[in-house]
Amino acid sequence: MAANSSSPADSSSSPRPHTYTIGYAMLPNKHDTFVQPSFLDLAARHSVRLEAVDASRPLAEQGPFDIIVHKLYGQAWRAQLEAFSALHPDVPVVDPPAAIERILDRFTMLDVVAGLGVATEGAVATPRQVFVADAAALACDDADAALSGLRFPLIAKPVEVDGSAASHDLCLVYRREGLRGLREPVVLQEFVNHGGVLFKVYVVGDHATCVMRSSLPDVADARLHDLAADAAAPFANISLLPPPAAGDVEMPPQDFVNRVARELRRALGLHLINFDLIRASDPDGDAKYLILDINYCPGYSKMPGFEPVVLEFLLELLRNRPGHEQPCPALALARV
Ligand SMILES: Nc1ncnc2c1ncn2[C@@H]1O[C@H](COP(=O)(O)OP(=O)(O)OP(=O)(O)O)[C@@H](O)[C@H]1O
Ligand SMILES: O=P(O)(O)O[C@H]1[C@H](O)[C@@H](O)[C@H](OP(=O)(O)O)[C@@H](OP(=O)(O)O)[C@H]1O
Ligand SMILES: [Mg+2]
Ligand SMILES: [Mg+2]
Repeated sequence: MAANSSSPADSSSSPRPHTYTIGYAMLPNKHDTFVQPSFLDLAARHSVRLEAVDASRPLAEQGPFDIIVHKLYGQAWRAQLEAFSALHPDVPVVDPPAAIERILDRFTMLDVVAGLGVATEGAVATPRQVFVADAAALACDDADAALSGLRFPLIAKPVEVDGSAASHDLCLVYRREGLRGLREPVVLQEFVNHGGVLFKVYVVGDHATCVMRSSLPDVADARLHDLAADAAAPFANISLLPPPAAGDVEMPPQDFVNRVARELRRALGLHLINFDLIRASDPDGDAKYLILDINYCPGYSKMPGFEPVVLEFLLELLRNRPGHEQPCPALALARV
């Protein structure tokens, strides 16, 4: 087990509290919002220090670390983490790269939902979707076969989620002509009317916080047949728009949010995710809520009160490591 070895001799009578080191590896934009001085101060008060990992140097030569938290992409980084884990099997890597990989593909990321208890009970579903490897298939007369019976409007989403701005360039497609020019490989997903309101659920271990965000407005049937209007409309980062007025929207019940969050993160084997939830305006069948998107290690700075929640999660991980002897102080927080 890696432990912090740099503990200078302490001349006072009470033993110096053990300091834990969390190595974090993330792109500068995430780092700037996540690792703010207020978070470093709070962590320091609980004997935790955060240390930036230099991803260009072998991870195994850095540290020692008690936990690694990361959000970087690519095979080279994955190989680094695997080499580190082979050397330090007791140091938690949050989260394991193999589990993250599953949600870096928009076609497979939602597969997990069908197996959740909340889904088998009919409370949650996902939109119908197809994977299109060859956009030419969409331009030909046989496009209906490629669409497997999906109904317009559709949302076109790049398959790969790789942290780039382009991976968030989506397109709302109203009719067939709008499919021309889409860049493959692409996922086509049925757009589901939901009153223009999105619920984003931030999950940190056993803790879930649901916030309301703006979404795309409902699409009326008449819009699909309006040949004078554009056949498709590109969009990106819609959820960064100001949220709707809080009083006008009924939030999903917290018990329900907790349950979906718990089942989802356990099924995925991930601790740090958020997911997008909508309430269908005109549900087809019994499922009222749909999960649209799952993100690994999202922008927690946009989650109200994230700092104590993230710190308590890290402390809990430290407490639960095999063979750890030193008590880590707890923060009092509500749990899922
Ligand atoms: N099937 C759908 N039906 C209705 N609205 C949708 C659907 N898919 C996506 N949206 C809307 O488009 C937004 C962006 O889609 P999505 O979340 O898949 O993209 P993203 O770029 O991965 O977003 P994020 O920034 O959360 O990672 C959603 O938050 C939601 O507002
Ligand atoms: O690094 P990529 O793969 O682009 O991930 C993004 C997620 O997809 C978004 O969901 C995050 O924003 P939200 O916290 O609003 O979901 C967004 O948060 P950020 O912009 O604060 O980092 C990113 O984490
Ligand atoms: Mg999303
Ligand atoms: Mg996403």
